[in-house]
Amino acid sequence: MAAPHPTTTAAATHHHLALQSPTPAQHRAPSVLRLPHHAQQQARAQRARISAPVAAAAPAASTASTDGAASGAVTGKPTVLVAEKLGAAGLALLKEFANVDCSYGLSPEELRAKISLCDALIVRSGTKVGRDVFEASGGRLRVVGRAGVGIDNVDLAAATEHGCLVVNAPTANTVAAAEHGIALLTAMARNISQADASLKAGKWQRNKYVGVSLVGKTLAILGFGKVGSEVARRAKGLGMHVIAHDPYASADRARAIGVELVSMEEAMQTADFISLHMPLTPATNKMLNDETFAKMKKGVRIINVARGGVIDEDALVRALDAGIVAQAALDVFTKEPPAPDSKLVLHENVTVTPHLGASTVEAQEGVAIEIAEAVIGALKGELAASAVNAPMVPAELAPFVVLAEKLGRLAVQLVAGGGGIKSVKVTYASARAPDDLDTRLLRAMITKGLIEPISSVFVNLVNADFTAKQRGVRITEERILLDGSPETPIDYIQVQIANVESKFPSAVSESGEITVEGRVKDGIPHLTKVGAFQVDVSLEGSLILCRQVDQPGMIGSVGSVLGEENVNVSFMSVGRIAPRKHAVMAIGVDEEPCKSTLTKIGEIPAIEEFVFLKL
Ligand SMILES: NC(=O)C1=CN([C@@H]2O[C@H](COP(=O)(O)OP(=O)(O)OC[C@H]3O[C@@H](n4cnc5c(N)ncnc54)[C@H](O)[C@@H]3O)[C@@H](O)[C@H]2O)C=CC1
Ligand SMILES: O=C(O)C(=O)COP(=O)(O)O
Repeated sequence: MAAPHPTTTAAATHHHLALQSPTPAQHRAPSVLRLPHHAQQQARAQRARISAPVAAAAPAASTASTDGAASGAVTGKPTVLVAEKLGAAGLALLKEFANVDCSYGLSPEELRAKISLCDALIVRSGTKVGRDVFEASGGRLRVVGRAGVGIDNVDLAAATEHGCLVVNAPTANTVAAAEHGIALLTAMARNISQADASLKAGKWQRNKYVGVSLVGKTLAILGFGKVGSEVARRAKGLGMHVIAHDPYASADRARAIGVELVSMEEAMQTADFISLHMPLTPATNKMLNDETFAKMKKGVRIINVARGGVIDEDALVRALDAGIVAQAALDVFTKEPPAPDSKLVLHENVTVTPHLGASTVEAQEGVAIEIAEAVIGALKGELAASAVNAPMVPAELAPFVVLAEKLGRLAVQLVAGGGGIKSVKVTYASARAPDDLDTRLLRAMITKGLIEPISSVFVNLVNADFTAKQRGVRITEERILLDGSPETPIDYIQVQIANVESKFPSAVSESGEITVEGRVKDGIPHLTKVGAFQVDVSLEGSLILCRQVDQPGMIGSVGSVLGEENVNVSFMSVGRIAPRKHAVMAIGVDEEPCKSTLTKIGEIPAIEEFVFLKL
């Protein structure tokens, strides 16, 4: 009664790293990152920074109304809910892969009602994806795609707790946002919108709408990221003197564009124009407030195409009324749409647009394609380049990810009773400098291996740390810095579980922890140490560990029991401390032996302990 081993293979096409889909909880298989050899080499050569995979959605039968399918639900395909208008090219890509439900303008109640039927959700800035949405999804929602940059409308903590990956489209609307910033800057300086409204109202007010020149004026850019840098380039083209404040930007990058990085104080004191380009975070919330306005040069002009929340809007109205701020040009508001009687919007010195920064034909097509590819990739289990709430890792770590999960899975199965784990130590031996080795993905996969066999929780990269913490498992990491070439990211990984008994006492090291250690050889993970015993078995299929008296004929005895039961042995390795004393034999098997076969192995006289482990 040989049962198939639980590992299934995800085909990896091109050089994509594919993570196999977890099937529904009751017959869940372990996630395995599979990488064909040629792909490993390419991946190594590429050293592309790509983000960690998230377990793919299990496409369940869809009952949502879809326009991707000819007649409603299509079984077997994932369902993607597109909740805000998305460019046609992106929709076409999505429809090739999924049932696509385009439902724009849903109320929060309608969104909550639909979401439990969806594997992925795509939004722009107009949909709030709060904790209530993740809770209402009942665990089905695996990916939220933000078709744009700012993810302040998505509750990332709730997404992470629910194991849901959040991806965005970080590049396709950069130029559109920068161009809109420049459009607002110039329109504000020359009173374009006010003069336009005046003329349309039948007035001819040439003296009222005298503007200010830009050439030679100082523009301070707050937030020197993608959009900020593009605004800087364009403003320099207009002859402005551009400075920037960004605590995280590199001075070299700024210098290359001819921009000087300055302190916030200096930016406030010297700028004639201030343009905002930072994300909305707790740290940037109301960054411009009464105190900062008081430090600004009288008559300063402010442009905001970032997020409304970075300005205290009441303070801005006060600063406008006091003449500290001469004019403001705003594309974004704390509450969108703002109240019709908003003093700020109606202020005569304020120019407004309804969050149009990303709204060009070109940007919307680009964003739609960018997000469709990211969501499809994530649903397939590929590594998503724009994951917001999962660790970023180099592709070269892919085989170590497989090793990490398998070591976790082995270690936990060696614990007697299968529970009560409190303290796990992971050691990475590497010639890489610690800064050059991001282990978050590895830690997540070890956690997945440790927790999934003993619980009903589904662990993925997104929720691993949270799940470990919630279960009271403390995972500490240690580095051993080796001499040698840093070409290989890791020499070996060791996983130790402290303060537990083992059902295979030989797995307990001299210092008292269950210890397993592994390496990657030719792209394949190997188990290389159990307790104090050196072994060498490729971690594929399942594993039998036996402790025996080291004597001739042992391999034959165990091999023939397995052979009689038609269990195929893929490899054997014997590790011993000294000849003719005790040895540990590791036997890889393709099929799971039945109980009677395992009993027969246990009855071989020289076998002192043994354990069967699923990988
Ligand atoms: N109005 C619109 O339609 C659009 C708005 N945006 C918004 O523009 C903003 C920037 O987008 P990107 O340039 O793509 O992002 P980015 O991530 O490339 O740049 C943001 C920069 O802000 C910096 N920053 C963070 N905290 C800061 C602080 N306290 N002070 C100064 N700088 C700080 C970061 O170091 C980073 O360099 C985001 O808020 C985004 O949502 C982006 C596209 C369209
Ligand atoms: O990308 C961003 O951050 C934006 O603000 C664009 O928002 P939108 O997609 O136009 O709702």
